[in-house]
Parts: sequence; C-alpha cells; structure tokens
Amino acid sequence: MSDEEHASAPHWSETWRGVEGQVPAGPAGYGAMIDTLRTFLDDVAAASPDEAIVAALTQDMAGWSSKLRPLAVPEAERIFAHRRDLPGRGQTMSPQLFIDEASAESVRGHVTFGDYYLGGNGAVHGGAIPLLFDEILGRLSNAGTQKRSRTAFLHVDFRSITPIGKRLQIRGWFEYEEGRKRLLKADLRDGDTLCAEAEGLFVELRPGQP
Ligand SMILES: CCCCCCCC/C=C\CCCCCCCC(=O)SCCNC(=O)CCNC(=O)[C@H](O)C(C)(C)COP(=O)(O)OP(=O)(O)OC[C@H]1O[C@@H](n2cnc3c(N)ncnc32)[C@H](O)[C@@H]1OP(=O)(O)O
Repeated sequence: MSDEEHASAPHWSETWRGVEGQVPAGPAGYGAMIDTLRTFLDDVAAASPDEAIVAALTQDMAGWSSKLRPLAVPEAERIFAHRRDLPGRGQTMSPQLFIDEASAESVRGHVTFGDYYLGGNGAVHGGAIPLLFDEILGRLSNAGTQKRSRTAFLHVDFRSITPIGKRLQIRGWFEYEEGRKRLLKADLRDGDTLCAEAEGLFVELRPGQP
C-alpha cells in the first residue's frame, strides 16, 4: 500500500486527526517500508531457513544497520511510531491497528496479528494483547483533550484464545473521568467470540511531568 493509499484508508477519524496535532511528514514511502518490515518479521517467524539463508540474511541485516545507525536522530525528530496518520502509527512493535470509527469518547477498529505475534498453538502471545489495548486506549485517552495522560494500570482478561492470521474487531470506550483519572475499557473479538477485554486507568500528567 502506498502512503497515499494509507492516508485515504479509513484508519482514523477527523476527530483524532484534530486533537492529536501535527505528524511528521517523513519521506515518501515510509508507510510502505514499515508494512514491508512487518511482513518480513512475519516471514522470519514462520520460516525454517537453511544455514546459507541464515548467513546471507544476517549479513544483509547487519549492512542495513550500519547504514541506519549514522542516521539516528533525537526522539522528537523520529518518524517511527510518530506517523499517527498511518494505520499502526508507522511502527512494528504492536500489530497494525486500523481505526474504522472514532470520536473523543470511543473507537472501533480492526486488527490482524501476523505470525510474528504467535505465542503457541495458533494463539497470539499473551503479552502482545495488552500492547494492543494500551495502544488503542492510550490514544483514546489522549484524543479528546490536549492534556496528556499515561497508563497507571492496565488489567487484561484473556477470555478465549486470540487467533493468529484472522481479522479481529476491537473497541475502546471511556467509562468515566474523575479529576486527573480516566477509566477506559476495551474488548477484542473474533466474530461473536470474546477473545480478551481490558480496563485501563490513565492519569493526566501535571505540567512538566515526563
Ligand atoms: C506523554 C504520554 C503519552 C502521550 C500520547 C500522545 C498522543 C497519542 C499518540 C500515540 C500514543 C499511542 C499509545 C501509547 C500510549 C500509551 C500510554 C502509556 O503506555 S504511558 C507508559 C506506561 N505508563 C507509565 O510509564 C506511567 C508510570 N507511572 C507514572 O508516571 C505515575 O505513576 C502516574 C503518572 C501514572 C501517576 O502518578 P502521579 O504522581 O501523577 O499521580 P498520583 O497522585 O500517584 O495518582 C493520581 C491518582 O491516580 C491514582 N492512581 C495512580 N496510579 C494508580 C494505580 N496504579 N492504580 C490505582 N490508582 C492509581 C492515585 O491513587 C490518585 O488517585 P486519587 O486522586 O487519590 O483518587
């Protein structure tokens, strides 16, 4: 998918665009590069390569690391994970989240965990699911206000296995706000099956709080 196709996909609403502020433009093709990296990680996870492939791949990857290392910039100038206009924010740590509908109070989207996120026996790793919940609730908590918040706790219940390679539905919503505290909930479903649900407390940061 090109960056233009990415940008026109229904992955974030105007509401989120408005409140989340500016995103770094980055070079053309950045989103496609991250997509390729995601596919690559899935392929690495699924493959059983021979010795020659392992040696060649190790050499190629080391070559790319030495090209990238001199290009490192401070956090504020980074593109990785800062492209909030792209599904998945231009990062590969958590699975690519597509936002289908969002307001300041709730959000609905879809996600597919690739082979990279396999825990065992066809089920997604139990650490990858809280990562996704933190991603969607963290963004939602910060969407309706300019006052930033951080996750204080994130409680996750795993209700049934979360399958690899299937398109799943995810929702998040505000339960209530009380002073600096924002309580949000989310669930992840495979059709009619509830895979996991989460409750997160986000605490609004005071001025100067990191
Ligand atoms: C800059 C932030 C992000 C911005 C996002 C930008 C836009 C979105 C774009 C892309 C983002 C994509 C999505 C990813 C983002 C997800 C967010 C994260 O994952 S953040 C990383 C993980 N979290 C931490 O590292 C926190 C570490 N902890 C802390 O910094 C503090 O403990 C903090 C801020 C959470 C609270 O500390 P205090 O000193 O400010 O506040 P006190 O006075 O302790 O608590 C205030 C109230 O909250 C309750 N509280 C605090 N922690 C609690 C807990 N664990 N359980 C229950 N209650 C708790 C307290 O009891 C108190 O309640 P009473 O006012 O007395 O009623």
